Amino acid sequence: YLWPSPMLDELESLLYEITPGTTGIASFIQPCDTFSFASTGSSGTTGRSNAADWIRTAYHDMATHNIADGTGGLDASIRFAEEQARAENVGDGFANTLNVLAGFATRYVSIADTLALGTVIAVEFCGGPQIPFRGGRVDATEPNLPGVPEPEQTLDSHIATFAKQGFTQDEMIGLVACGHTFGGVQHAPFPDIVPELNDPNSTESVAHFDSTNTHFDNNIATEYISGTTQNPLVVGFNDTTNSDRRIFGSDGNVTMLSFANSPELFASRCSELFARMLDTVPSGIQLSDVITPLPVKPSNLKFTLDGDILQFSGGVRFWNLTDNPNRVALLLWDDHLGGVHNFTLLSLLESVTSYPDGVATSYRFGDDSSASGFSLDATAGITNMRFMVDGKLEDQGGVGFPVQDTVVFSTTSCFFSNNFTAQYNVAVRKGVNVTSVYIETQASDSSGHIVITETNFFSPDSTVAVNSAYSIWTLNLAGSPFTRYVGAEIDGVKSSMALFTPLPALPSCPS
Ligand code: HEM
Repeated sequence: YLWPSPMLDELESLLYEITPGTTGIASFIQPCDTFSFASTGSSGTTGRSNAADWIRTAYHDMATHNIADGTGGLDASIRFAEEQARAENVGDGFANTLNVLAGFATRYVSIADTLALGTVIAVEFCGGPQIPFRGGRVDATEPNLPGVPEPEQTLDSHIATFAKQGFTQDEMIGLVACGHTFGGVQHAPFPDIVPELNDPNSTESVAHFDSTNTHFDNNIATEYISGTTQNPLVVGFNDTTNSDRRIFGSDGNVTMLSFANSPELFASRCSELFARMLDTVPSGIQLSDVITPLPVKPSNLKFTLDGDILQFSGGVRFWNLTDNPNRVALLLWDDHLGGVHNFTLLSLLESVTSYPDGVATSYRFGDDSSASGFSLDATAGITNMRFMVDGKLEDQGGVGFPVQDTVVFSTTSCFFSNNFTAQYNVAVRKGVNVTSVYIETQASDSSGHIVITETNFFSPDSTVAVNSAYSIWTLNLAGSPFTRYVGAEIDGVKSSMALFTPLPALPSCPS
C-alpha cells in the first residue's frame, strides 16, 4: 500500500515496530508465560498465560459466524457483557484479553483488529509461524447470536458447528490442534473436567493441553499420537467432555499423525488456519491486502507556523537497510513555488528497533523540543517528500510522500488558566479550498468503541491574516487536550492531523 493511509499505517506499526520485550502488544506476552491477572502468586506460576487467553478469545469471537447468512465473525462482539455471560464463554479470559488488547484500538484501528493482532503476535512471538495479517475488521454494535462449541457436545454437533463457521472437518481438527498448542483447562470454570490441582506451578489449577503450553509447537500432536498426552479434553476422567479425543480421532488420526510427523507441516497449516479464522468476518466487510512492512515510512509529521516560518518535524523509518557505516540519507522536498530542496538525515539518527522479521532504522528531521527546528519559508511551504538513501531514491514508485501544510497549528495558540480553556489558533493556507476546520475530540462510548466529535472553528470571514500565505482561524475550547486533533475539509475531503501539542505546553494567553 502507499503511505499515507491512517488505518494501515497504524496497523503496520503495531505489527512491525516492536522492540522485543519493551514496546507494543508483544510486551504483554514476553516472556510467553506472562499472565497479567494473577490473583495470587507471580505471573509465571498461575498456569495461565495472556497468550493463550488471546488466542481463545479470537476463536470465541469468530465462532459466532454463520456462513449461510454472513452474520457474526471476528467483530469484537465478545466485548458485550451479554456474550461473556453465556455458558459457552465461561471464564474471565475474554475480559482479561479485552482489558489489554482493546487499549491498542484507536479511531482508525478497531477493537476487532486488535483481537486479530493479539493472535498473530502471540503465535509468532511464542515460537509459531508468521500469520498473514489483513486489517479492516469492523466492531459489532451489539452481541452476536451464540455459536461457540462446548466440550460435552457430540462430534456430530462439533462438525456441524465448524461447518456453520465455514470450516470442514479436516480444518476443524487442524484449528483445534493449533489453538490447543497453547493453554489448558482451568478448574474454576470447568470443575467437572479439572479437579483442584494443588500445584504450586499451576496455582489456578490449569490442566494443560500439552507439556509446552506457552510455546507453539507440535507437541499437542506428538503427545497425542504417542499416548503420553495429559490433555484434559483427551484423557479427562469424564469421557463426555473429551471433545479433543473425539475431534482428533474423527478421521482415524490421519491429520494428527501428519502433524506429529512434521513440525513444519503443523506450522504452515496453523498459519493458514489461524489466518482463515482471523479473516472470518461478517459479510460485506472488506479486509485489506496482507500488510507487509513499508520499506520507507514517514511518521509523526508536524507543522507549526511561527510568523513567516513553518517549523516542520517528523521522522522516517527504513526497513531492513543493509549495514553502511558511511550512509548518506537525504530528505528531498518540493515546495509550492516549484523549488526542490534537500536535508541530510544522518546526523539525526533516532533509534533502531528490531523485530524477529526485520530491523527498523529511524531517523528524525526537525526537532520540536528545541528551537532549532527544521524551518521552511511559510510561503514556499512543502508539498511532497522523497528520500535518498545510500544513493537510492525512495519515492513510492514516483508518487513521492505527499504532505499537506494547508492547515497547521499556530504558535499564537494559548491557554486561559482561569477557566482551563485553550484558544486554538490554526493557520489555513490561502488559495486552498478549505470549507471547514474543526477540533476532533476522541472519546470511548459505553462499549469501548472510539468515537470522534467535531467542534467547528469560526468561519473564514472572521479570520486574521498572519502573512501572505496563511490566515488564522480561532476556537476556544475547554477541557483536556490530550485526545484532540485538528481536522479540516479540504477540496471536499475530510482529513485530520495530530497537530496539537498538549495543552500545558501552550503559553498563557495575554490578559
Ligand atoms: C470443539 C471445539 C473446542 C472446544 C470444545 C474447546 C474447549 C476448550 C475448553 C473447555 C477450554 C478451557 C478454557 C478455560 O479453562 O478457560 C479451552 C481452552 C482453550 N482453547 Fe479451546 N476449544 C475448542 C476449539 C478451540 C479452537 C478452534 C481454538 C483456537 C484456534 C481454541 C483455543 C483455545 C485456547 C488457546 C485455550 C486455552 C485458554 C487458556 O489457557 O487460557 N479452542 N478450549
